[in-house]
Amino acid sequence: MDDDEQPERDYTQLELKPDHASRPLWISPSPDSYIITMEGFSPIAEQAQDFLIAIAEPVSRPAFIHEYRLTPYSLYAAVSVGLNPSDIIEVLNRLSKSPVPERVIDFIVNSTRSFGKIKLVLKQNKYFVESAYPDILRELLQDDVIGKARVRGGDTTQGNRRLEILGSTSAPTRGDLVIPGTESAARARQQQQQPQQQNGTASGGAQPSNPNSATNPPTNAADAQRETDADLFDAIIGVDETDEAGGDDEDVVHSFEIEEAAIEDVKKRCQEIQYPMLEEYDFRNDTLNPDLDIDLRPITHIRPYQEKSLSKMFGNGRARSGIIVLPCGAGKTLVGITAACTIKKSCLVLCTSSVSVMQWRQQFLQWSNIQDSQISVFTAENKAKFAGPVGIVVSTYSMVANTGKRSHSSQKMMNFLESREWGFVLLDEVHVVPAAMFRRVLTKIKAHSKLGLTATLVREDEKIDELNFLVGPKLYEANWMDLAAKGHIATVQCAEVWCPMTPEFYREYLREKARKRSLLCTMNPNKFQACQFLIDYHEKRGDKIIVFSDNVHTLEAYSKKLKKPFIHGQIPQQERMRILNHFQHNPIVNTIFLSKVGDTSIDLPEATCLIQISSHFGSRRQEAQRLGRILRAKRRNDEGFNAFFYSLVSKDTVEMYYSTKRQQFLVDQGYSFKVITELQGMKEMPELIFKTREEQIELLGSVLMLGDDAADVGTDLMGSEWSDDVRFSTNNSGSDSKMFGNIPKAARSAVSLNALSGAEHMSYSERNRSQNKTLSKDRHLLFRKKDAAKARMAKERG
Ligand SMILES: Nc1ncnc2c1ncn2[C@@H]1O[C@H](COP(=O)(O)OP(=O)(O)OP(=O)(O)O)[C@@H](O)[C@H]1O
Repeated sequence: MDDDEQPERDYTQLELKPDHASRPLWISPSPDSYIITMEGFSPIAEQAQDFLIAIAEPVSRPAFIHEYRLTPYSLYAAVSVGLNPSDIIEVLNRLSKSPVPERVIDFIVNSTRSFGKIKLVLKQNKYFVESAYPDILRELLQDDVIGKARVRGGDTTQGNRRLEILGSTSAPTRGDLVIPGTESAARARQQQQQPQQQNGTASGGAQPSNPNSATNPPTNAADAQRETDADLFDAIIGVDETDEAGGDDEDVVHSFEIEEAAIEDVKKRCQEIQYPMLEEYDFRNDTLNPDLDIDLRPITHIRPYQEKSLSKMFGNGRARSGIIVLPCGAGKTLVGITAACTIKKSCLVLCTSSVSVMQWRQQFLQWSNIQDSQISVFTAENKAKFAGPVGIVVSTYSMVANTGKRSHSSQKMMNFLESREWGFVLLDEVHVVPAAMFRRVLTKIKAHSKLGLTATLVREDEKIDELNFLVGPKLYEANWMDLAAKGHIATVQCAEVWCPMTPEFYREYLREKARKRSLLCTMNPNKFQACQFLIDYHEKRGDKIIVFSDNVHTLEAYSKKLKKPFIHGQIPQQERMRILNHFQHNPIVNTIFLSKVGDTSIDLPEATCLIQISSHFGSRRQEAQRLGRILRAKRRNDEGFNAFFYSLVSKDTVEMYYSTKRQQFLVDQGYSFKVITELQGMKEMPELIFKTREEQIELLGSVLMLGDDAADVGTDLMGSEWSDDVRFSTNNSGSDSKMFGNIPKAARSAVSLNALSGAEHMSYSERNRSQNKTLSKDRHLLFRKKDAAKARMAKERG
């Protein structure tokens, strides 16, 4: 939710339609806001949500009230997936409780006026800007950036070719496109077998299957009502599509060629002057690039949301470039593989690490009938080409984007990648790749279509917009809560456990600099104890637990003290596999400690509980990716099953600020973080570690003796050598209260551990800050001596 918009929201003056109660949308009346609020409890919420996802950016989607925002980008994406402005306005009006304000209509019309009119097309290794509107091409050529990029003599005009304007049903073969692995594919097979019995779906095989369609007869009045609503909704878009198909008479397309090196500048410029270019690939009519014999295995069935996301990509019979956003663990890999099986041309898959490269290759072999020799990998260790004229290469962004000197074999492989046209480029974890690296990749590789996959389209450096012209618009974004409710991902209970600092640790915390401060927070004896208690509690419940720590020193200290295995960047691959194997199959190994090497690319469906003891500043993406490790829990469909995600936070420290910031993305997806202020029974736990003051002081001594580099968190990346998230200043000259002033509001409620599983409720009280300050006065003798020694040394150094 946007704080800036809050005060202006006065809906009392809205002129409501007589039947407003049955309509789910509120359109903000404030003059410069394009916020739409949806009642998640409406009987037609599902359809309304599908529509809103197509036209607007989701801002926040908790259980009952969802918030979306119309932006030029979201409208660009809407136009790209085939909606036209009048459809958008009409459906919006139909779903809204009050008439759509004129300013919103103007915004939609103005933002989309020039959308969908020009395309970037790759033909025989040359790039063309194509349009059915010669005036627009003339206008573009008058632009400095675009005009300069034109290749003289490359202009063409093609007659008798029907240009598929967005929203039209003019693609002659549209109805033929069937995405493999879908219900539609099965239906198409059935229709072939019984042509006279079936009518088929109105909008072709690539359209999402409607759960309320005629194939599922309604069982009661509520279902019948829902079906009527759904039909009504479908009818609006359907009618308009037919209308437009009749009126679409653009038969001639004109184009001019542009230099390959200037593509990005041209795309960016077109975006700036409100003519965003569509990138579509008419792969079935591409006779120049050979077909790849690839299909999904007959046992592979893609899930409804996977089908829906793909229908946005292939909705008009061509492959549109863009981004699909699905929650962690929801099966993005299979979406990518299905897209490759639909396009059936040479395919390049780019991932963030060599571990992911091997996983992608293995998944291709598992889900599709691709031959082993047709899929090769390009990593530091392997540089093989596929056999034959067409195939798949899986590599990393850094291998392809590398600008340094290459080995002979690597250069040979690069020449191979650069010399050919790729039908399809799959971009995994698309949000983490720095724009500069993307640029290098996309200028080297000539691709007809691109699909970016991600779970978290957020970056702390706000560079997400660049993906719009580098890859394409967001085509689909799934709702995490919906997928959890349907059992595709696990339901998770999230909690923040507040661990008070011991007085000695807090005193040092107040005196030390930022780096040491973070170590004091993570090594806080009360956090150690909370971690021990939670591991014990969950192991007894039969859970498998992953403890995450970004800080490697902390990771080792905890795991050694608690006698559990650990994995970080320095642990050899073989040892890692051995530990992961034990975790999966050995009933004695129920807890492992993982550094950030486990944030992504580790598929452990056995894990049901996560405990986070230290994290990388305020990264919302990392928090979501970590949660993703348990969303794929095998046991997610067991009755009443919950996975657990705990963040251990040292109370009254900077960790609380970062924790709130990290949670924001998940809160916007509808997760609520409960606050546990006391773990009942912890202090009475037998063999509780760091129980005595002496033990705690000894621990403190060892932390203070550590060098500042022990506090580093950024050096443990394996394979992915960048970190996109901005580090928020931890400068300790600013007080914590200054930082707390900026905390985004997250949904928090206080509970005990039992209450988290629905048992009871507990309130909490916060210790006030002035009380904390008094603690700093009375320092332990040991540290007074250490301070005196430090001061002496500083004086000597002058
Ligand atoms: N249609 C399907 N049928 C059966 N299993 C599926 C299907 N889709 C996905 N899965 C399984 O779900 C799990 C998660 O899939 P995958 O690893 O592709 O998720 P992801 O979205 O890439 O996650 P992350 O973002 O965390 O990397 C895998 O074990 C995969 O085999």
